[in-house]
Amino acid sequence: MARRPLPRVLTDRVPLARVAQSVSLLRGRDVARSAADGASDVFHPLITIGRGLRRLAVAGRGRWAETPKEQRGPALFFIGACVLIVALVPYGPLLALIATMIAGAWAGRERVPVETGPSEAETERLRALYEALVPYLAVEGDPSPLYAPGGDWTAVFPEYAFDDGRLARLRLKYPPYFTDGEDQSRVRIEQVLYAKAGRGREYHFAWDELTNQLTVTALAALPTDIAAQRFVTSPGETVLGFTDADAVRRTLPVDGDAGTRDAPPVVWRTGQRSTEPHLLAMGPPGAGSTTLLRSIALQALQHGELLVVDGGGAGEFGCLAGRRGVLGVESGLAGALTALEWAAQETERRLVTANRARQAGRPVPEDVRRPLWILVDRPSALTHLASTEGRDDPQRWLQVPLRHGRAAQVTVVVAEQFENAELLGEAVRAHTKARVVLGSATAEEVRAVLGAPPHTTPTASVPPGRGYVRLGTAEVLRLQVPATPDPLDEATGEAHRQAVLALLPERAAPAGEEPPGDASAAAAEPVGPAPGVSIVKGGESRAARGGPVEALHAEG
Ligand SMILES: Nc1ncnc2c1ncn2[C@@H]1O[C@H](COP(=O)(O)OP(=O)(O)OP(=O)(O)O)[C@@H](O)[C@H]1O
Repeated sequence: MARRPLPRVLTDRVPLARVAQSVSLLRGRDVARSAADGASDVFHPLITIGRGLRRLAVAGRGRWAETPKEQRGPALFFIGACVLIVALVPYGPLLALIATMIAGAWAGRERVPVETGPSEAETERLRALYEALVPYLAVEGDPSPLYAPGGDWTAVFPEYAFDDGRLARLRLKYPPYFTDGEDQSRVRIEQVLYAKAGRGREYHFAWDELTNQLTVTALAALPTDIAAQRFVTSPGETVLGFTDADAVRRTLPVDGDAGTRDAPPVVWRTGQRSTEPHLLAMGPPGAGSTTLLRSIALQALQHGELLVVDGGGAGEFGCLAGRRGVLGVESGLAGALTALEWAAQETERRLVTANRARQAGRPVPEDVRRPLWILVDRPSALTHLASTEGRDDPQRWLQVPLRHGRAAQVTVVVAEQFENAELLGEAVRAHTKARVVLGSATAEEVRAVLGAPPHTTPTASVPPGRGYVRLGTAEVLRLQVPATPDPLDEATGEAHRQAVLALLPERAAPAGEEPPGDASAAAAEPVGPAPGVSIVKGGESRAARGGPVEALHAEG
């Protein structure tokens, strides 16, 4: 069999020798490099100390040159005295040597240069921001304008911070003639800053009219891990949700994904001393207003009684039906009308009873002091139904609880969708001073509901239950409602289901019996008579119990 020739590279002697030569050359270089590395490791402390001593010597020479001639004599004398002392003290020279080495090592350490000032990209960003503000903050004829095309941005941005190249904080000065008291002027500036600072983040705008400065701060998203639980509050306090730590002065211990922590709550106070005794929540469909009502209901049942009118009619309050303290859960028009009519009369009865007790010098009876909550979800659906059937608008019966509920410990909470806002009754609009907007909403929508625009820009993604709240004339706050899903909904996770079930009061009716006012019952069923409460018709009750006019005069 013929042998195959070896490859040329293996037979050719000259290239082989060259390969061997280059291999030994490479190995030699490696050895030299590792020896140099080893030497530099060994001598590194000495090099550092040497560098330090040199720096100290240079610094000493500089100080000596700066010392005035007449002070050099005393300085020399002082140094000489020190040297003498060191020489006379036991181990003095040795200690002095060690101290010198330490000082040399400290002075000779490698210092990482600290980067100061913004990077090139950040400078460009700040300059672009400045130029974008010029048309809004420059006025012709200003002798020393803060803002001018091509002007000095460093003079108007005294403080700024970036994280990952994105603006995290900016303080800017604006001219005194800028109309910072007008919402429209502010909104224009906020929109420019939001567009230029980088969309996709929430920014908070703090206007300081006294010093003509605006501080823009990027906000972290509100945590969404707080679910329904027993909050540590006093009677008359309801946690609507949680907000920014610097927006409220209080914190509550809450259980979240990472264990127990303190979170800043938005606490709504109801009852006789409340300045905003009723609440209206609005938002687009699916924003979480039913969940807010459910969360309020679970807290209200701790100290009071509850009547629920579910205009949506999807049975989302079914878990409350038949529970102790729940007077009824109505979703049909007939049932809602009966229940709300009863609520109006109950408000009147409470006013009369409380008034009589006060006039007689007796304490107000317990059944009048016990808070009564009327939760109405999507009343517009029932209003619409009533108008097509030619019946009474159920919202009509909300007037008395809304007008006089505060004195009678009656609180009304209404949730409605934006698109049906015009179907809300006048009394609901006028008497609900605590306001919540949930879901994605424009600044105009937020302003229309809360009476003031939010001080933050819209979020890129709005989780359910996220929105804004305003209690009376207070500041608009960001809000995240605790997750309180319907435990009867199959889509609800087990942990949340258990959390809600644990907060429900025990059933009022014996097991197996259909509880009164069950949402799953026929729509036209009237509200079930609650323990100790009977539903009476308007005329009779007024005649029998003193009448609303007398009661209102007495209260007023
Ligand atoms: N605060 C929240 N945390 C977590 N999930 C929430 C929260 N609020 C609402 N959700 C979820 O969002 C969905 C819609 O909520 P919900 O039914 O309360 O909204 P809605 O505004 O009442 O809508 P609709 O009017 O269509 O019923 C539900 O799946 C609910 O579990």
